[in-house]
Amino acid sequence: MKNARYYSQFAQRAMLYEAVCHPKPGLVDPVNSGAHQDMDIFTFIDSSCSMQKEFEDMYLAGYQFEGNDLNELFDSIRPIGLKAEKEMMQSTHNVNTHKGAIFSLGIILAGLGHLESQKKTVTIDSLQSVVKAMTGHLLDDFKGLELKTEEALTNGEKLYIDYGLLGVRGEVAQGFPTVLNYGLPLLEQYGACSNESLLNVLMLMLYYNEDSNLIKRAGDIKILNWSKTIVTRYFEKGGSQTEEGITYLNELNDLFISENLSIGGTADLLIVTVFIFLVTSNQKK
Ligand SMILES: CC(C)(COP(=O)(O)OP(=O)(O)OC[C@H]1O[C@@H](n2cnc3c(N)ncnc32)[C@H](O[C@H]2O[C@H](COP(=O)(O)OP(=O)(O)OP(=O)(O)O)[C@@H](O)[C@H]2O)[C@@H]1O)[C@@H](O)C(=O)NCCC(=O)NCCS
Ligand SMILES: Nc1ncnc2[nH]cnc12
Repeated sequence: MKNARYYSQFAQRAMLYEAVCHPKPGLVDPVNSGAHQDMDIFTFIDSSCSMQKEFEDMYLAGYQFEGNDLNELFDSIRPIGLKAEKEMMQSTHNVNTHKGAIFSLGIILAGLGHLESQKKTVTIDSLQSVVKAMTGHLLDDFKGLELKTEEALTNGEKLYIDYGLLGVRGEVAQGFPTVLNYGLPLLEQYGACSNESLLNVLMLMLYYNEDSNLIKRAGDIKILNWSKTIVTRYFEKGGSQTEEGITYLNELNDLFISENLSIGGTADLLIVTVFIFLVTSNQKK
């Protein structure tokens, strides 16, 4: 049997792999902080190392779950997720580095624990099924938002009210379509995590993702059309395998900094992609 530590260290590695990847438009990397003046690479190292205990607890919650309705498993891990968010915020002096990543990784870890306890093989399909079964009522989060004050609403909730966007909850409740249909197949083609492969996976997912961080920073949902055009141009230039592609990423980083734009939600999806890749590619070992 694989154990909680075995899986949680993949989660930590996935967060660190994403953080060190360079150059990323608007995001923190080891060379600069992108459009995030309040964080740097050390903030990301601290954050990535702050929530190991909660990740293990989420896996164990899944492993020990004995009910039939997996929505109850999800409900049982929400307090652990909140504790992980608290640990993260303490480690970063109150900057949000990994909120979306904690949410997604936590749910997958609980799902992995459940699959292991049921002696089910961990595959992309079994993982997607268990995540969907756990999060069947996740979108109920959006019910009753009108009762919240403006200040109490999260950015994701505001975007749901204004545009019907589902944000990170939609990605999870639909079983990670952006990750499993686009990010992971591309990473599997490369067969390994490298700076080159991860940059291309990030940019490909940017094309498909409705990144609530990007929309908030731009203050305009039309930014999603623009993000598609920059991804297309990036791959036309040959992506991370060409000097032209890398030069373009550096130019985009400058532009994102000057316009205060970021793709934090897509960075979180890169973390999820790397995590699932590490889990599934190490299954047979
Ligand atoms: C469900 C929750 C995660 C809350 O979600 P909600 O959407 O309501 O709240 P947000 O505060 O908007 O956070 C969502 C985070 O998810 C990331 N994200 C955004 N879009 C997507 C997407 N399409 N797919 C996947 N992930 C996405 C995003 O994270 C990145 O953005 C960070 C910075 O964002 P922000 O704090 O807004 O800050 P800045 O613009 O940089 O700052 P300012 O300039 O404004 O100061 C970045 O670092 C990335 O991490 C969003 O942040 C949830 O909180 C919840 O329910 N939690 C309870 C715990 C729980 O239930 N857990 C379940 C078990 S683990
Ligand atoms: N490298 C990064 N920079 C900014 N926000 C992020 N969220 C996740 N990874 C990030």
